[in-house]
Amino acid sequence: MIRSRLLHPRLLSTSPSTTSRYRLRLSTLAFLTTTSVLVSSYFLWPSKYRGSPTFNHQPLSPSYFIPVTVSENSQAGPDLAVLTLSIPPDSHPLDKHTSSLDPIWSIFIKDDDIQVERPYTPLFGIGKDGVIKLWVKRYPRGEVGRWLHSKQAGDTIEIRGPLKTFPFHQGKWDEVVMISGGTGFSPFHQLLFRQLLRGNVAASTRFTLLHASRTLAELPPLSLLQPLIDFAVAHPEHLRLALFVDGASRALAPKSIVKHLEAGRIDKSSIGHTLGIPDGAWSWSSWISNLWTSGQPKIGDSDIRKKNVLVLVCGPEPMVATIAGPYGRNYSQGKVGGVLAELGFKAGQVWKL
Ligand SMILES: Cc1cc2nc3c(=O)[nH]c(=O)nc-3n(C[C@H](O)[C@H](O)[C@H](O)COP(=O)(O)OP(=O)(O)OC[C@H]3O[C@@H](n4cnc5c(N)ncnc54)[C@H](O)[C@@H]3O)c2cc1C
Repeated sequence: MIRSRLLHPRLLSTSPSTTSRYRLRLSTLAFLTTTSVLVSSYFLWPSKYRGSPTFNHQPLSPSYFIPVTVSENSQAGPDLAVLTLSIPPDSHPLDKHTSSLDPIWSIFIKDDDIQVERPYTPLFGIGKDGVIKLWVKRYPRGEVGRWLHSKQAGDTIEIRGPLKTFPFHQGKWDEVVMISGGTGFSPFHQLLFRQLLRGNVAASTRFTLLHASRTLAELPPLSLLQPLIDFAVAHPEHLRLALFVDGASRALAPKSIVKHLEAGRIDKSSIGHTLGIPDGAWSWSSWISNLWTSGQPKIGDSDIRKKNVLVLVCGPEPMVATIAGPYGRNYSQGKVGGVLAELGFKAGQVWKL
């Protein structure tokens, strides 16, 4: 019965053009079936890592992995480590002056055990000697963080990059505000190190860093913080720095950071206070002072929100959502929300890393 139904059209079709059209359709169908089987098996068949390949003796590149040596793994807080990676001389980037190495960029590290890759941010960019330093957090069930913490001096891992996290253009902004939590500090350290500490800053730009860690021990290592603190003290017109620690006791904090330490989290009032944004509360004294100063330059003239300002936010997702509003679909920027929206910052002024 089935057979006769399948054969039926064929028996009826007598003209040659109908036969060739039928053959064409059949071969198209066969081609599409084969292609879709091949494509789906490529994605679904359980097999080895199918991402970028690995090449030895090739320059660092975003499109393939190169092997590098872990030259040091030192503990830098609870569940925190600073990893030093050495890129072999024949894999040093070919053009060190390329804009791809301008801040802010990251690298992908491949976990060989489970064949996945995760991005990490070189704290200083890449040194002349091909050295990269990373500040890496280990989460209790986090795969790559735990794997990286287990690496010892002499081990080999695979990296690819640089991949741009945010294209910073020198001289484009008058005010650059950075708000970070945990290892979200790393991209801002890279930016400040390359721009400020190496003297590349435009005279008109002022940076402000508000960083939060859960405990004093989880603050970025002092070796990273101290040069920033020293710079902020010497050049307050170029760098303001505020460190926030939940329930921090100043008595236990290292002496050099006490002046910059606040107890608690980064919130609306601490951002407003650090950036000199008036809280908008009405009072008789401000009303009288406004009357008195009418006709003279207003406080709004120095209002950071009316300047050429960029606010960068980087940290755990709940923190980013609270400060700047949640990410959109597929980690797109989404709307400016949270505390920054309440403070009057607009789209185009805020970027979630
Ligand atoms: C551009 C970019 C740069 C980055 N740079 C750094 C860096 O310099 N140093 C660094 O340590 N990390 C950095 N990260 C984060 C890093 O890529 C990984 O997401 C992180 O290390 C967790 O990966 P994992 O494989 O260890 O954990 P996963 O296996 O992905 O996650 C396992 C568990 O850990 C939890 N978890 C994962 N990430 C977080 C988080 N951020 N906060 C709270 N819980 C979390 C998950 O909820 C889950 O329960 C960066 C991320 C991006 C996008």
